[in-house]
Amino acid sequence: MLLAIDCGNTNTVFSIWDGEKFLCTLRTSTHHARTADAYFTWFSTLISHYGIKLDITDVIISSTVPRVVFNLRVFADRFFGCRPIVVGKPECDLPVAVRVDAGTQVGPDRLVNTVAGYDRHGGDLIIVDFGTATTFDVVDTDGAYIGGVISPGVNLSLEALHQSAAALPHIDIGKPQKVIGTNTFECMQSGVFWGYVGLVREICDRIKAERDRPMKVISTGGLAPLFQQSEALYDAFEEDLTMHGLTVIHQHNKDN
Ligand SMILES: Nc1ncnc2c1ncn2[C@@H]1O[C@H](COP(=O)(O)OP(=O)(O)O)[C@@H](O)[C@H]1O
Ligand SMILES: CC(C)(COP(=O)(O)O)[C@@H](O)C(=O)NCCC(=O)O
Ligand SMILES: [K+]
Repeated sequence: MLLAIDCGNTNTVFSIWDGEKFLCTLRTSTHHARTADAYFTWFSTLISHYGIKLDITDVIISSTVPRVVFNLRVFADRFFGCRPIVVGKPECDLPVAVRVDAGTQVGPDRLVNTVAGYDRHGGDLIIVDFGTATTFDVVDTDGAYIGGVISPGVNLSLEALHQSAAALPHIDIGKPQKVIGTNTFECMQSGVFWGYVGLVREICDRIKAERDRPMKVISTGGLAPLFQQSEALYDAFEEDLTMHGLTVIHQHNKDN
């Protein structure tokens, strides 16, 4: 069975793929100092809680945080006796092309999303991922990653207001009923929520205009459903998009 690990700047997600379906999805905070032994203690406890047999033969990792990869490699080697495929490393072949400026580093999560989106929908896509940052990945007709947009994440924007302004509290995002807030909480939620609706709409419209063709918009990430409500910002929301991409890349590397 395949263990797919998607490490973002905030959360690290582990999923077990049996070749047909994901048996479980486990989430922990991303922390570069977490050791291989600590990963295993946490992982094996949850696996036995869900009654899953520990039968991992392959591991694939995508990490936006380079420092965590070392301990994840040790984890794969020590407990499953395998050498993981790490997306973005030369030994990992991608089933799609990457057409960006020479020497630039593309976040591996964005490459994985591109592969997943192309596998499920074909080309001409915009993939919006609501993570620590909100990224827009543009997928060409032939499935190539051709660049995109990086915006501050929803929670990052709220946290920045709180950190930089003495009178602004820490608040959680939600959908406000109206735009004009009548207290600090409502004003902050309105600014970030409706600001984000505008941001997503404007960026997608401009990408489509720049490309001069219709494009399908796919969203993923924990906060994507909140922004879908009645706003019709995207054509589809796919919670497991990044994990699906990891299984496709793994299969591609096994086959080649
Ligand atoms: N279902 C959810 N509801 C509310 N907040 C969420 C949800 N899922 C994730 N978040 C928050 O959204 C932000 C991005 O999370 P995540 O998608 O895991 O980011 P990353 O992939 O960058 O680690 C984090 O601040 C996280 O706490
Ligand atoms: C833009 C990102 C920080 C998003 O990371 P995430 O929100 O998933 O943690 C990550 O994809 C990254 O570090 N990218 C490198 C630069 C680039 O993709 O162009
Ligand atoms: K992400």
